[in-house]
Amino acid sequence: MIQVDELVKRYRATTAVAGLSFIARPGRVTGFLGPNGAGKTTTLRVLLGLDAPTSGRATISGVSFRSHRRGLRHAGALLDAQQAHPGRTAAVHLAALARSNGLPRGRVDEVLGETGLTSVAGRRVGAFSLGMRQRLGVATALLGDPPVLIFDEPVNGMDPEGVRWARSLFRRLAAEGRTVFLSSHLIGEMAETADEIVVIGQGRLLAAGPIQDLAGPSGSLEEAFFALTAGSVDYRAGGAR
Ligand SMILES: Nc1ncnc2c1ncn2[C@@H]1O[C@H](COP(=O)(O)OP(=O)(O)OP(=O)(O)O)[C@@H](O)[C@H]1O
Repeated sequence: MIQVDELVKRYRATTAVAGLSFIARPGRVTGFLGPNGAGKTTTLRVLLGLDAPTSGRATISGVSFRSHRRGLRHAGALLDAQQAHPGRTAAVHLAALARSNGLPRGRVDEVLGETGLTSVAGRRVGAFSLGMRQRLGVATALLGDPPVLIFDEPVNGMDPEGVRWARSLFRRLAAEGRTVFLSSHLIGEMAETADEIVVIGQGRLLAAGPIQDLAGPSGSLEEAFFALTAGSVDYRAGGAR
């Protein structure tokens, strides 16, 4: 379970997250939506202990990520597909992470197989396409077989086959009882994949609940998203507000 409670994060004059609370539950794919600058990445960074909150709490399975010793066994995340060192092969990258997290070496081959990267395991990450790097990021998140998985724009750069694969992977991970938390701008993709949606704007919660409830009678999540965020879009083309 992911729990965000009255979370505030300020960077000098900017309030990136302004008292945000929501829950993402086990067995569900929860989509995290919001316009540019809404505070999604900041929330994920605090959740993963990469930034400290100004106030409030963000916990994974009841504890802050930093205070958890089990690292990749506790939660897996794909935040930035460029994280792996370009000079390392995919297998070496994953093996190093497995070693430092006390995970069995056999997990490396398993996650390479799961993400379709077995045939390129010996290739340097620097030669990978964006879609392949995304798959490697997913492989990294899965390495510790964690109960909570967090993905930021996971299908960015993936081809249609990759998008379909990722969608079924997320659904299966949730069916196994894991908490799957997906941040993305791709509303259509969310409509296909998510059970629950959390929508934020200007660092605040705008709506949260089952996707059918949010989409309303029209069934269009996109329409619902535009209606919800109409007052909190910071960056709009053409200068109109
Ligand atoms: N390190 C930082 N220093 C100063 N301001 C920051 C920092 N990180 C984020 N911000 C600001 O906080 C606000 C929220 O940014 P954030 O990246 O969390 O939004 P987002 O919802 O992920 O946006 P996008 O959809 O464009 O990725 C923005 O106004 C951003 O400029």
